[in-house]
Amino acid sequence: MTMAVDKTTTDREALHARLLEIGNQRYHDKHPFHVMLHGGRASTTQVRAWVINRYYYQSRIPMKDAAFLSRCEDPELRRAWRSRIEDHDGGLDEGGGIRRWLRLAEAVGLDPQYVASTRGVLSATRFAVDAYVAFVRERPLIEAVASSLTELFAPKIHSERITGLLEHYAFADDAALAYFRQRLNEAPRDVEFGLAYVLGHADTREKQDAAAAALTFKTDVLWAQLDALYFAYVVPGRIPPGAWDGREGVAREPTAKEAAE
Ligand SMILES: O=C(O)c1cc(C(=O)O)c2c(n1)C(=O)C(=O)c1cc(C(=O)O)[nH]c1-2
Repeated sequence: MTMAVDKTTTDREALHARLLEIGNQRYHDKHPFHVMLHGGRASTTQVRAWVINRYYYQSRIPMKDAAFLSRCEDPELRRAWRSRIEDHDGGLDEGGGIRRWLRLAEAVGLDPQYVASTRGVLSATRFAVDAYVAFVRERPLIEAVASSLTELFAPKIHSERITGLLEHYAFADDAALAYFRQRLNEAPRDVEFGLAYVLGHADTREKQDAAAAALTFKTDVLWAQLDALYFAYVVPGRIPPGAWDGREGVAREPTAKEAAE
């Protein structure tokens, strides 16, 4: 007796496996800058450069989600998506993820106003992040959702980061790292919805390929930011003109413990 195989189920499973494999191969947890950062081998200046540049990514996430919402005709989809903006922007008084990121900036000895100004952000960081916002604004909705699915892999990197930073850096404590702990609560909900949406809507080979390509594009957006950071702040003498010089916006000198790290 031959068993009838539900083609839709196998297609969904195959696409799911394909998306996971893209993360396995290409997610930025494997980038040498992250390996250095999480292993305690980043200098105070390198940690600060990462906080300054990564702020730009954080600042654009709610803008890309607003661009996404502005294109959704389906109220169900808007209702499910809008919590992403609330996560990052938060309420009028308490703020959200962006404010938590600025607490991290303060903890590493930076003036949060300088970080929020985005002066000194590497041009390559801007180009990569702006390309993500444009992608979500312009591409079919299924690709826009698929591009958010790097978050499938984010809880693992956030856990590794919390452990690594607490172990190796004097600035790290629960208040400084609140951003990452909070994401551990938020990301699984977002990704559960996003994954179900993509698997449910990718009903042709073309759409499956487009979803995989969107996720691949997004891994490039993340990887390119770290390449730029590595070249500017790890390779000696390579800070590009106009980028943070290691001094502007510094609110305090490294403590003796930090200087010894
Ligand atoms: O620390 C990280 O490595 C990391 C990665 C990603 C990601 O995979 O895009 C996000 C985040 N963090 C994050 O904190 C976050 O809020 C977030 C939103 C999104 C998105 O594409 O909508 N990605 C990410």
